[in-house]
Amino acid sequence: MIEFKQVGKYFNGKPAIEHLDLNIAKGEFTVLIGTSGSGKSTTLKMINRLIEHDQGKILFAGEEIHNFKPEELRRRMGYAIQSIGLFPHWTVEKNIATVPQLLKWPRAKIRDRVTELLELLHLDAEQFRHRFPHQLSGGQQQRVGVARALAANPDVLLMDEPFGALDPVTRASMQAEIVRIHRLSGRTLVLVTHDIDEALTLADRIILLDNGKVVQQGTPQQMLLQPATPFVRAFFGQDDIGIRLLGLGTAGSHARPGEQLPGIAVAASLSLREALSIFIARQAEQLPVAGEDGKVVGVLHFRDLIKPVKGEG
Ligand SMILES: Nc1ncnc2c1ncn2[C@@H]1O[C@H](COP(=O)(O)OP(=O)(O)OP(=O)(O)O)[C@@H](O)[C@H]1O
Repeated sequence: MIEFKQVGKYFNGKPAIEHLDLNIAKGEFTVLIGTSGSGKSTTLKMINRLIEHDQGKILFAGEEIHNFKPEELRRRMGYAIQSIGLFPHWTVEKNIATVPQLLKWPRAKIRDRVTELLELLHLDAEQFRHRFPHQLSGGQQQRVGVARALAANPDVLLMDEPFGALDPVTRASMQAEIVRIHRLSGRTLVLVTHDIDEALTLADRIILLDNGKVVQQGTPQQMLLQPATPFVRAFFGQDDIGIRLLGLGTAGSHARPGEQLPGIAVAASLSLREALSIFIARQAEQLPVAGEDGKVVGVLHFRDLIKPVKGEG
C-alpha cells in the first residue's frame, strides 16, 4: 500500500531521514516509534506530501506519490495530529466535514456522518456539533481531530501522537476505539508515538527509528523477544520485558476453557498484565473469566501467565 525505497530527506543540508526502506501492507496497523528527533513525524508527513522527500521513491497503491495531486492524496489519507489543527472559526461539524464538503457530499449525508463520528468518539452529537474549538477541552479537540481524519472513509489513516493530550483513562478508551475502527474497516493505519506501551498495544508491526534510520521492524513480540541490537533491547526497557509481554496476551486467550469458579469474574478482554495485578491484589491463584455476556467461559490460572502469548515463540 505504501512503499519507501531508499528515501532521504535533508533539512539545511543535514539528513533527517536516510536510505529509508519501508513496506506498509494494506490493512496493516503500523506504529513508528523512536527517540526524539529520530524522524518519525518527517516520515509520516512525507507519505501525504506535507513534506516532500529529497531522495528515493515513495509509492502509494503502486504509484509514485508525485503522480498524485497533494489534494487527492490528502482526501485519500486522513491525517490527525497532536496539535489538532482544527480551524478555530469553524464549528465542530464544519471541521469534521472538511473533506466530505470538498467531495461535495449531500448535506444530509454529511450531517449523518458527523453524528455517527461524534458518537463513535463518545461525544454527544447534539451538544458538540455547533461548538467552536475554543469551547472544547484539549482531549475533546483531539477526538474531533480524529473524527475529521476519519470523515470521508480514507484508505489510509496517518496519526501523529493523536492521543498525546488525553488522560490515561480517555487515552485507553481512544486506543481501544482505534483498534476497533481498524478491525472493522480494515483500513491501513500509520501512527507515530513515543509511548512504548501504546506501540505494543496497537501495532501489527512496529518500526523503530533512530537518527533517521530504521533500527528494527517487526511484530511487538519480535521487538521484545528478538531485539536486533542492545539499543532495541534498552529502548523497550529490558527490565520490563516480561511485564510488556503480558500486555500482549488476554485473560480470554489464556483461560482454561470450560472450567468454572465462583467469585467476581474478569473480562476475557483484560490484558494479562492487568490480570497479574488482580491476582496480586486478590491474593488469588485462579480467576474466573467472563465473556461479553457476563457468562464465565473459563478460569485463568496464575501459573499459566508464563505460557507464550499469541504469535510468540
Ligand atoms: N522544518 C524543519 N526544518 C529543519 N529541521 C527539521 C524540520 N523538521 C524536522 N527537522 C529535523 O529533522 C529531524 C527529525 O525530526 P522529526 O520531527 O521527524 O522527529 P520525531 O522523531 O518526530 O521527533 P519528536 O519525537 O521529538 O517529535 C530532527 O533533527 C529535526 O530537528
